Parts: sequence; structure tokens; C-alpha cells
Amino acid sequence: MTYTFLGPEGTFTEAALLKVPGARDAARVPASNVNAAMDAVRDGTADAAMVPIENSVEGGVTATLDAIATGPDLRIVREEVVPITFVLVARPGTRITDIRRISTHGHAWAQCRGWAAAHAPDAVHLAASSTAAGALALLDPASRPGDAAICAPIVAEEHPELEVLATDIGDNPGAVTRFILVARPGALPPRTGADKTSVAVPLPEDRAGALMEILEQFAARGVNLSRIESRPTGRYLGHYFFSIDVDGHIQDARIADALRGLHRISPHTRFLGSYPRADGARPVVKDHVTDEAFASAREWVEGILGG
Ligand SMILES: O=C(O)C(=O)C[C@]1(C(=O)O)C=C[C@@H](O)C=C1
Repeated sequence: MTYTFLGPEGTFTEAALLKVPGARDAARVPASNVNAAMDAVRDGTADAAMVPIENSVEGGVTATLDAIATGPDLRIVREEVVPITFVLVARPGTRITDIRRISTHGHAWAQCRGWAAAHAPDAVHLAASSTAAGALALLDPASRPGDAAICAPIVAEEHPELEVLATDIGDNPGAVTRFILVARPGALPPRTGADKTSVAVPLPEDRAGALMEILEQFAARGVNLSRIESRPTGRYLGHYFFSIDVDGHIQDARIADALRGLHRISPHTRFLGSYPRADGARPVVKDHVTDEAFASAREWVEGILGG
């Protein structure tokens, strides 16, 4: 098994990958961005990719939402949630008051904006492809690095050449990021009873009430949505798809039935996977939407049709 992940070593994404049973002993190849990680899975260079999808403060990771909704099909097979704490690192001798450019990933900057405004008000954000990439660039003068970087504590532990100027600089204690493990389509992860299903649903064009019709497919079957966000398809201004997570597995009759309804409304709906929830929470399933209730309803209609 070969895994890829948003690298280099020391990213929060690597921490998420290391939570996957067996990943510590498997081949792990860092990718320089989310698209490269997904493409490595598509072309067979890697079997699975760990990528960030959502942060509790800054929201969706748009590169991931878009990359999985377009191009050759990929499937989410697992999710991991990682607590996020940040440190500020710099080359030894740097004083916080001298810092003018802080290099880090956009999602990390968004989570430390308040701290930066209070402690390094003259500093601007220098975008890096990941937190670890921003920190390691400080050790490579050829890369025109910033004066300091925001990264995970592990990067400072692994690189004593970097000095830690401040710890716990995130504005929201308790921040977490959710990561997904994606693979090529294959056997579905088995239903556990505490699962999620993800879909990308293009909004039918010029159809009044289309979003309501999509949401009704879930509401009518007692299916809870745990996330919904719209993304532009990139085709033209005003054309969107909805990225949706719901509680349940496609092997649950109520989810399969809701997906059939979605396909009727939006035929290019993309199934992105059914996989176990990281928190193990089981949904409350009302009596009229259990597998048994769907089977009994089907038999009733078949009985009538059969005469
Ligand atoms: O740069 C990293 O270390 C990542 O794993 C990416 C990422 C993200 O995309 O949100 C992950 C967690 C943190 O919230 C900041 C950055």
C-alpha cells in the first residue's frame, strides 16, 4: 500500500494519515498540493491520498472540494479529525517585533489572524502550500522565505534549527480539521451504523425550487445533513454544485432511496463515498425510514402489481 498526502513531512495532513491503521509502516509519499495528491491516486502512483477537507474555523478546503467533484471518479473511504495547535517559528535570533512576513498555509493564517494582529501587527501573510512547507522554507534562503512561519509543533520538534517564538497562537482553542482518505472506486467500506455519505450535486439550471427539491430528498427520508456548501462549477458565473455530507451509508435503504431521488433531479450527481464517521456517532433512525420499513413498502407495491 502506498499513501500520498499534502506534504512535506510535518503537516497536519501527515498527522491525520498516521492515525490510519497500518499507515505508519506503509510507504508514504508527500505531495506538494491537494491536486497532485489526488492525481497520484488517479494515475495509480499511490493507492490512497490523505487531504484536508474542512476546518472548524475557516471552513471548507476549496481545492479538495473541487478536485474530488471533477475529473476521474475518486471515493472517500475514511475520515480523520485532528486537533489543530500552532507555533510561530523563525531562524534563531529573530525577534517578534522584527517580523514583517509570516509564511504559512491560508487556512492556518486565518486561524491565527487575531494573534498576529495583536503581537506582530506589521506582519503580512506570505502564502505557502502547507504549514510545514512554509516553515521549512525558512531553512532554505534560496526560496526567498518570510521572516517567520506558522506551523504544527511537530515541525519545530523535528527541526531544532528553528526557534519557537510563540506557542498556542491559534485564535480558537479547540480548533479541529477534518481530513479525508480518497482512493480509486472499488469495494465500499462496509456499513458500520455510524457512517457518512458524501455527494456532489450540480444544481439544475433555471429551475425554480431546485435546491428545495434536492433537500426534500433527504428530509422526506429522515436523513440528517452534516455539511452543505455551494461551489462554483467554473463553467460560468452563477452555475454551482452543492457538496453535501449526510448521516448514513448507501447500503441504508433511506440513503439509497434519497440518492435515487437526487439522480432524477440532477442526473450528474456524483457519489463521493460512504465511510465510517470519525466520531462514531450513530444517527437516530425514525421507524418509517428503517430498512425494514422500506422493504415492507416495496413488498406491498409489488404485491399489488403482481395481482
Ligand atoms: O498545511 C498543513 O499542515 C495542512 O495539513 C493543511 C491545513 C488545511 O488545509 O487546512 C490543515 C490543517 C490546518 O488547519 C492548516 C492547514
